[in-house]
Amino acid sequence: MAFLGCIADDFTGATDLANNLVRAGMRTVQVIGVPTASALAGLGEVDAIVVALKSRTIPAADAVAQSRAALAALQTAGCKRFYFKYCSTFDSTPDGNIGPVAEALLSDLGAPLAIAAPAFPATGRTVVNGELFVNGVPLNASGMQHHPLTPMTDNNLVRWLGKQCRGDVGLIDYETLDRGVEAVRMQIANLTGAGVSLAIADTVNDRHLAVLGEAVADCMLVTGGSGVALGLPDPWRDAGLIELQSDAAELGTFGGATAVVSGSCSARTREQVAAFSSIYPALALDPLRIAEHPAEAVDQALAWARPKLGAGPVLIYSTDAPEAVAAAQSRLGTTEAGALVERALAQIGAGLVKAGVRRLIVAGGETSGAVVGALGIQMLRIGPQIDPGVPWTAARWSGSAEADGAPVDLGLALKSGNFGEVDFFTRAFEVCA
Ligand SMILES: Nc1ncnc2c1ncn2[C@@H]1O[C@H](COP(=O)(O)OP(=O)(O)O)[C@@H](O)[C@H]1O
Ligand SMILES: O=C(O)[C@@H](O)C(=O)COP(=O)(O)O
Repeated sequence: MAFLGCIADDFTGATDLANNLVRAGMRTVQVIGVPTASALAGLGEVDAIVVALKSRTIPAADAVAQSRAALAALQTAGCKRFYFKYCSTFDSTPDGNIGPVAEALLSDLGAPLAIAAPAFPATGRTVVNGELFVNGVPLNASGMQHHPLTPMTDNNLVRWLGKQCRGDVGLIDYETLDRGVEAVRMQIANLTGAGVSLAIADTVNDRHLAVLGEAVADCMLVTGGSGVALGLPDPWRDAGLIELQSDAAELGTFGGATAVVSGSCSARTREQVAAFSSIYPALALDPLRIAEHPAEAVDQALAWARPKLGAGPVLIYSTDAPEAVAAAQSRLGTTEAGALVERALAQIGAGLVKAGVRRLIVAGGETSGAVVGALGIQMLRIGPQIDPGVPWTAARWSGSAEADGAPVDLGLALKSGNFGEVDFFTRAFEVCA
């Protein structure tokens, strides 16, 4: 019976969290979409279940409904603690979805307060006095102000989350964290007494993650990025609630061709696309052309890729600069541009796998959700880490015509837009053969 039930608002975020739990010693599986209680019952011996939703940018009421349904399934499966995972760059809008989902989960669990701890110092995300920084740069000057769907125009998370919430939002500042576990617990008690239900937690370094983890180990709900998950397993083990295992499982080998599909437009992904394109074949997609002739755009991309497969990795991308994204959005509409690019990349990802790709990198959280959905994958096993926040995962894919349609193993790396070193797209294939 799993001890920890997690709900992640996108797919790259889910693998990021699962990766940190596995690396901390918890046996973890990632399931795709709201699970049935019976599907969870069949998972066998696991310590944590991560439910990957695609709820970050859907209407808040839908995100709340899906998250509550996932929570109910995890409760039925016997989980004792719960974790709501969102982005380390707090990707959301003034309407949601972090606040509404967190408040609904607190209410269903009958819990008074949860921390909101997005920081992940290993990937350069820190929170100081409630303000989020990416590698020392304020969030709203880091490139995230140009995000196609969730432009982050304010780095004060107390203010930003406050706009999304019915209740009050508080702060656990870094000086309190420096004073240690008891000081944090006292601050949580004070905030709870004052009627606060969500508290942004400062985090400057890994020690703060450990202090936070120990301070909230008894809380029913933790919300945050994946960083704070690193601080939770040890206190749970020390309290005799779980046993910790050795590191991530080996995934074995996959054979077959390799490819990258990228729909992320983050500054980091743009660097990674440029680095890959200087070595291997890469094809750029134009959203306006996709809008005019969607089927042809997909067919042509696959026709371009097929003869190259096997000779080294190929990349197909819609990744573009903020001005180009804004131009496409003003012609097509923001939501429509995102959805049609996601649909095309999903069909291309599935088409590449049908054509023999067995290790596929997908860049972008929404894009990953679309590709994994098109492949009909239900579950991911977590394997070796490529860079902080991004592991290789293994999936069983049932759409194959090979071996009488028997499922084949597929290596998938779902890369957050902001994660990974510049050479990620090439080096990843050396980590997992
Ligand atoms: N050239 C483009 N013009 C407009 N929107 C785009 C373009 N390329 C990608 N998109 C959309 O931008 C969004 C990127 O989000 P996502 O995949 O989550 O990336 P990230 O991980 O960087 O947030 C997706 O909805 C995608 O379809
Ligand atoms: O916490 C993070 O930064 C990631 O786990 C994450 O949520 C990724 O989201 P995208 O940047 O949209 O891929």
